[in-house]
Amino acid sequence: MRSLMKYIRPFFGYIAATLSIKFIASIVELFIPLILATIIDDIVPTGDVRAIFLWGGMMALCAVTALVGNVVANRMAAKSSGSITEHIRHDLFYKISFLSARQLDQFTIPSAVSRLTTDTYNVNQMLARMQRLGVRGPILLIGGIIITMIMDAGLTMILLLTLPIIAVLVYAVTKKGIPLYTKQQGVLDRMVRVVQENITGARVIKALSKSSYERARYDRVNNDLADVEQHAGNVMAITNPGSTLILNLGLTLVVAVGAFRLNAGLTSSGVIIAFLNYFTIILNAMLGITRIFVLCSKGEASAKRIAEVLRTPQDLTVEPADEKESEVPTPAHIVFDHVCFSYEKVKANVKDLSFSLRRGQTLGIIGATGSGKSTIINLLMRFYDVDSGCILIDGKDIRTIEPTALQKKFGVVFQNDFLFADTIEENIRYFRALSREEIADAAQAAQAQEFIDTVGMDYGVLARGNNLSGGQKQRLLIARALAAKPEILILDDASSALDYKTDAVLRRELSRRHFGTTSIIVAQRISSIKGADMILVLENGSVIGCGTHDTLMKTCAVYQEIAESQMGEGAHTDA
Ligand SMILES: Nc1ncnc2c1ncn2[C@@H]1O[C@H](COP(=O)(O)OP(=O)(O)OP(=O)(O)O)[C@@H](O)[C@H]1O
Repeated sequence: MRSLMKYIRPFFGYIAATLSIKFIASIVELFIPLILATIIDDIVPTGDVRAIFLWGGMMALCAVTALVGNVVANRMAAKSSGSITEHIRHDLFYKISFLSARQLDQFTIPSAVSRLTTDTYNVNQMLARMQRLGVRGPILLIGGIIITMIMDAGLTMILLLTLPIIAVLVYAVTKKGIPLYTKQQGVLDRMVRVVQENITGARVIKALSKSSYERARYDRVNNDLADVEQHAGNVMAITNPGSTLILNLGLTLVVAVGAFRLNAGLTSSGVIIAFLNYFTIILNAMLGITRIFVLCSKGEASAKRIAEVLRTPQDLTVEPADEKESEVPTPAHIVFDHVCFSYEKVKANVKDLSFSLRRGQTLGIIGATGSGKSTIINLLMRFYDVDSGCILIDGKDIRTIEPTALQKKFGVVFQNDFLFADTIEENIRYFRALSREEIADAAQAAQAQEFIDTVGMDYGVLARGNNLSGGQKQRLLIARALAAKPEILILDDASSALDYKTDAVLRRELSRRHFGTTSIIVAQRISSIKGADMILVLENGSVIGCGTHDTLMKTCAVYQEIAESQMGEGAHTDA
């Protein structure tokens, strides 16, 4: 909770006002049974109707004041806790969006999602409840005890004996509850992951007839969640009934002793009625306080999970230019200089990679699945930092370039890239200040114009482009990458769904319209990279061949084999 204090501090004044209103409303509420006792014992016996109305009016006024005060304070509590949570969610979202890919791999995306949703909700509930009951509970509890003590100390002692037992019970249960709620959040993360995978992979699951397997997987995590929820619920469930039982036993004792004292003329019926009211108030206050403890257990566990992300130091910092900047001016646009990298620091995923590309040149990358093609893109875009060696753009180490300036250089289509539930036009524009002409131009270059002409730019694309064919999706994604006229164009397996003819026209259009753009094309098809200025052939993270298509056909047996298997004799003709 201390870690979230910086979010609460700006609202101290507002929260103080809320608590003051709660304080006044609770004090006023405390007087209602006392007035009732006075009416029964002192006013009614006089038969003075005017006095009865006057005291009755006072009682009603106290009730209305307490009601209005409580409603206003509850609204204020909802407002401040809502605003505090909004700020926490804002910072958490920003922090998550700035986490490096490696850090996100560690937290996992489902966990990031549940920290942003369930955990912030738990913190919200804790803050709201603490304001609603944090003052009201203790005031009603302590105030009730003081008043009953003044009215009849003997009877109050019976009640007081029960309270330490309840306090010990609440403390013990809460101490056990916090780790259980942390565990519950962990299982919830797993549940989010399974649901996410099921929804995004719905078609694959059906196609592979794995629906029953997935249902069983979901049932398992659902059962785990139910178990841990039940366990936490079982532990926490002792508090309310336990407190109620202890208090009710005390209350029964009070009624019995009260009856004797009434018969003996030691107390009045008004006092007994007021006592019963106060005991109900005290009981509710005590239960309210235990409820705060339960919510605080959850909120505290969630606050810790949120703070864990917020405290995570920035992984990919911008380093001072003079330390890394190349001292020799270079005509090269992109340079990989002896780059080594491993995701898990166990086995190298890219080994001693070096190449250099001039502005406007095209690099093709080919290799077996898992050979490290996308990893090169991940490193160039600085999703991960290299372990050794360096990557330069225009002679500058990418670690010295501001992330936004670096990202602006790229137009990129990733494998299985994302389309949003919006119009075709907005999917290409993607919140950038681009004119309709620029969008149409990009669509034309991406060979998407023909299909867009048939449906219109305002056609509503479904989330993930589910109402488009694979080829149509790829064309829109390529148009999106081209629209801002990037300095570096990256197409990671981006034309695999295009027919050979469209792929060829696309490549021709790219070299014609985007003449100065340096392109990196990751492909499985030789035809997509055949015309590239340089082709890298990868195997297990190492370059086993480098050169033009013609050179590789002579020097790299693996490349030759792939080319011949895909193109037959055509592999030997000029690009
Ligand atoms: N986030 C990650 N964490 C750990 N290992 C990873 C991660 N991403 C990729 N890898 C591993 O790194 C290796 C290279 O992966 P990469 O995605 O670069 O392959 P690729 O050549 O692009 O494959 P494909 O053609 O199938 O897309 C693989 O062994 C893969 O398992």
